Amino acid sequence: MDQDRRTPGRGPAPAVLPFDRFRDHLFHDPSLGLWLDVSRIRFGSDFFTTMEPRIQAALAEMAALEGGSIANPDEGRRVGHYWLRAPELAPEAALRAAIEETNARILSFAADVHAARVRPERSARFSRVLVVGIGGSALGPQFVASALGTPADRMQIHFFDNTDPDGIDRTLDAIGDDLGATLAVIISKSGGTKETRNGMLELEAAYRRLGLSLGAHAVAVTGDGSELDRYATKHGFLARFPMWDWVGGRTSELSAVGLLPAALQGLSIVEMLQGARETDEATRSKEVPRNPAALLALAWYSATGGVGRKDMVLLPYKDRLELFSRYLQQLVMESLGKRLDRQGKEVFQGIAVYGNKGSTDQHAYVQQLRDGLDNFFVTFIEVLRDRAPSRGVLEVDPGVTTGDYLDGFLQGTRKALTESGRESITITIDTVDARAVGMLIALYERAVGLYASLVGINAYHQPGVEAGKKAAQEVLDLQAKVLAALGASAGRALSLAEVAKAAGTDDVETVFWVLRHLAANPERGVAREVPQGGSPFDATYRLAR
Ligand SMILES: O=P(O)(O)OC[C@H]1O[C@H](O)[C@H](O)[C@@H](O)[C@@H]1O
Repeated sequence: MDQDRRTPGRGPAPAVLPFDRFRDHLFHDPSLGLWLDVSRIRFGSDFFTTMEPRIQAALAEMAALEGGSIANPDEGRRVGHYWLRAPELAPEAALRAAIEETNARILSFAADVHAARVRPERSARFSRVLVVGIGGSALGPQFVASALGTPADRMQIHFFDNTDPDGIDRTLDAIGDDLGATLAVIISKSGGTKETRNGMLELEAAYRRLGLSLGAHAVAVTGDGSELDRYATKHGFLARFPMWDWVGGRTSELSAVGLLPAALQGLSIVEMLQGARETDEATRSKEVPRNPAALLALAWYSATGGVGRKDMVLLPYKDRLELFSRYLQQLVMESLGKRLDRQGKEVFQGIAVYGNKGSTDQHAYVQQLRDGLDNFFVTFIEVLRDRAPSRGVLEVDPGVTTGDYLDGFLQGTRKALTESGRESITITIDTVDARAVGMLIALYERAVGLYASLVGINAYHQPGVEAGKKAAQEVLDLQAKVLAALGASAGRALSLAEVAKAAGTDDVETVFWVLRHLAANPERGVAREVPQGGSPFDATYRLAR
């Protein structure tokens, strides 16, 4: 039997879709400036009726979550990112006051920095921002900076989003002589993430080389009392902004995590919050055809069978939205990628997300989308406004502009995919501005939450990410023993097996990896010698200093 026919309300692949289907399913909200077309997902005519009780249950769960229920029971936490843009909805007056006070403080701090009332140790004013963070503490600010940033911004922004020393050096080189005029924004909800801590220590060393202190150039965004919070207090950071336990990292862009960097850049955080707030209002609707987040969640359900059978390929035809798919990778995959459902049954859920931008990606992998494995659905994002009107019109062919080409390529690819039976969704927005960015973030936050309810999983925890961190710590602990073993050998070269034995481990493979890495970095002082004609496993190692 055709796999698609096993999914409730699943329709056949029509060769040519009638205009009526497009017209009947097209969502449009003129005040939001949002269109959503799900007509090229192959749901059958009874799909929405069949799913109605389940989507109503999902909407009811979402209403309870917004009302302050413990929506993340595993961590015993409430889920409050919707309150960030509607503080009056916060279940307690103290929470509302905390949100309002923080947003006001972000604006006044940014104004003080811009007016040089808050100044660096030696330079006249701060001219650059360096965000140090990872995951939810970097992806949102990176997406927003790339969507809205211009060379005319109040401050240019840079990122340390990894513990890659070469990446850190490259960013410091880009900042160059301006490091003394750079404001570091260290972001970590938990305050204990090693990549972020390492980036901060590298930065501290870089300031020190200039005779400057990190504290006089840094602010922290973190949970109250965290390791980072204590460090910031001890080292006299310029300011500290809160990160609350009821805001998840992947839904934190509209908290201080995203608002502070954006405000420092000079972007309109008020408009971003407004776009999200209005989208939240629209996506609370119980009328599914009027609710774009419910339509999206149901379209995903139809396309993936509710079991992640298909990947989500994001194709915004707009350079400014190129990082949206990277941002959504965390939001969607960390929220939906779960082994267990809420009853504890093994389900191995998830939807894989990838994509960059059109038409660029048409010249990379669209060949496979059109002709190869049918294991995906595309989400096109169309932006109606081509460019700032002040830039004028250039015809590259008679009556045709570069923007017409971009739109033509989007429509052409959408059509070509339909012809080969591939499914797609299209989101259309007017323009990429702060309001639209807030809208897109809020739209996907809610769609992910509703989809998680439809498939019965907790979208707000991430039990799987700890395993890799723990295993990494074990490698570093073993490395210390390896170095101690080499140090104790009094300059005598040791074989791999001898090092492992002296380090007290049977895990020879990890010892091999550790030694290979150390020996490749001469400044670490581990010399490696491979005998003539021998294999890498015959190498011996000793401390070279
Ligand atoms: O903000 P932090 O506490 O430093 O966390 C950064 C990231 O770390 C973990 O890997 C989590 O899975 C992410 O959800 C989080 O965004």
